Amino acid sequence: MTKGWGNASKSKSPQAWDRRMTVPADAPILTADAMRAAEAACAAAGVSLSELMERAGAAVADVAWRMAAGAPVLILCGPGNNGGDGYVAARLLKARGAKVRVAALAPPATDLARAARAAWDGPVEAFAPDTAPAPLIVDALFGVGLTRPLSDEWSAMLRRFAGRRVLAVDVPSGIESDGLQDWLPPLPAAVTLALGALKPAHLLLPTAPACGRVLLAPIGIDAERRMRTLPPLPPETPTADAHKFSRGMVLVRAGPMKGAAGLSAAAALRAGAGYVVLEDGGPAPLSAIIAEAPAAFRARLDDPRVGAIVVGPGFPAGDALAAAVGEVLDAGKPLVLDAAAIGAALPRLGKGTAAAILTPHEGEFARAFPDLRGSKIERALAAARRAQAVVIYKGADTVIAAPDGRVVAAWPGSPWLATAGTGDVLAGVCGAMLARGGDAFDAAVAAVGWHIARARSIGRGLVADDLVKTAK
Ligand SMILES: NC(=O)C1=CN([C@@H]2O[C@H](COP(=O)(O)OP(=O)(O)OC[C@H]3O[C@@H](n4cnc5c(N)ncnc54)[C@H](OP(=O)(O)O)[C@@H]3O)[C@@H](O)[C@H]2O)[C@@H](O)CC1
Ligand SMILES: [K+]
Repeated sequence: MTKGWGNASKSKSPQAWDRRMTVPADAPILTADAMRAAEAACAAAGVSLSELMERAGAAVADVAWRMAAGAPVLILCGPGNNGGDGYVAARLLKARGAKVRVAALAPPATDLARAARAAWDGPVEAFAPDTAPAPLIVDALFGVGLTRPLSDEWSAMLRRFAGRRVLAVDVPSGIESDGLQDWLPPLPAAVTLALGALKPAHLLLPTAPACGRVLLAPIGIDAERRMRTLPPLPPETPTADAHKFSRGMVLVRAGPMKGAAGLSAAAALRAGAGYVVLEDGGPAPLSAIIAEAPAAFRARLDDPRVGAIVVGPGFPAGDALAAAVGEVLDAGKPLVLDAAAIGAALPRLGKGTAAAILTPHEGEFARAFPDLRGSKIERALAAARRAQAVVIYKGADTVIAAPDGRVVAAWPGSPWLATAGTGDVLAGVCGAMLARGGDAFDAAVAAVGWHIARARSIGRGLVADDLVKTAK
């Protein structure tokens, strides 16, 4: 029933996997409203809401059983259906022979939660400041129905359990699930069991780390897949008849800081482009990069074999950048626009220009789209629609958005990517993926996946050059 458990149950030390932050790959993400719509569609298709709650509670019981490993469990139940899931889990855990206590914050307030409470035949304690803890705490207080921050009193009651192993039902209580608020939960979870779909808050800062390891219980909801987590990297073997131009030709326009463009060019080669030309390069990290003087490079802009042009790395705002961006836009080739090139290109994007991927980090995004509000997912989507381009809104919680509404959230990336030059590498990888032809959003998703996978494989001590220096 539960996806994403992976090797956790095989781990010898529970503490070891408690610290891992992972999310299931290619999993659907739904807002609270979309969740309610999916729930209603289920009901219309003949699956009752009590059946959905039974499935949710069974998934909670299944994970809690494994996490408790025979130790006593305390289930904290809230007034809504999140609490209802808790009562169902309590009943099923008890039937399996687990030692379970239930503590309620308030009486059940929905028909479903009342029915789940009635079916639990054990005692219900009042959740109070002196409630005794247990080795495993199941947090079923509030889920997607949370409408305001938790009171100080309840927060303090939850904080008393800090350091215990915590399984959060759907979201850790206190988190606003759409990622619109930065409310942090008083009791972070080791494991969060997302019901039906992941929620934006599982994947966005500052809330994502408090969710710990996120698992998905599908529970039979037909969740649309417009928004999802990062899919696994597709296999990358070139076709048997490949030649350097068929694998994609990438041009990288250099600015005054030549090392940055060199990194982009090397990254494009390493990510599979067959032929990479760097304008006016300084010392390039790989000798397979074709370095050309500006006049020869400009002549390349009309070459029909060019699959993508990268501009922006190491190129601060100014007249020279504006001219360079103008030239590459005129060339009509797919583009990767990074850093100040984003703002320089924005007025012309979407007006008959070719496909583009924009790769802003937080500061660049704020400069290019200062008026956008909402969650990081909503802002990325609004930017993509406005620019009529794919946006990779970078950060530890990178979000990729397309003008047609597709979104991929790439949490958790690799913290080792938080170092100079990794953004230049990503721009080059985007160039390689875009130069293969095909959909720009898919290219951006593949580039982010490549970047993260490469960083994870290097890990400790990573510098940007390591991402491009060797094939392994
Ligand atoms: N969708 C699905 O498919 C399925 C959903 N399922 C489950 O249902 C969960 C959603 O349930 P839900 O909508 O009943 O909301 P929930 O999170 O329990 O809380 C609502 C209650 O809390 C109250 N309240 C809110 N904030 C508060 C605060 N700060 N402090 C105090 N009170 C506060 C609020 O009261 P009010 O705001 O009206 O005053 C209301 O009484 C979902 O996360 C999942 O676990 C599964 O069972 C099966 C399939
Ligand atoms: K919860």
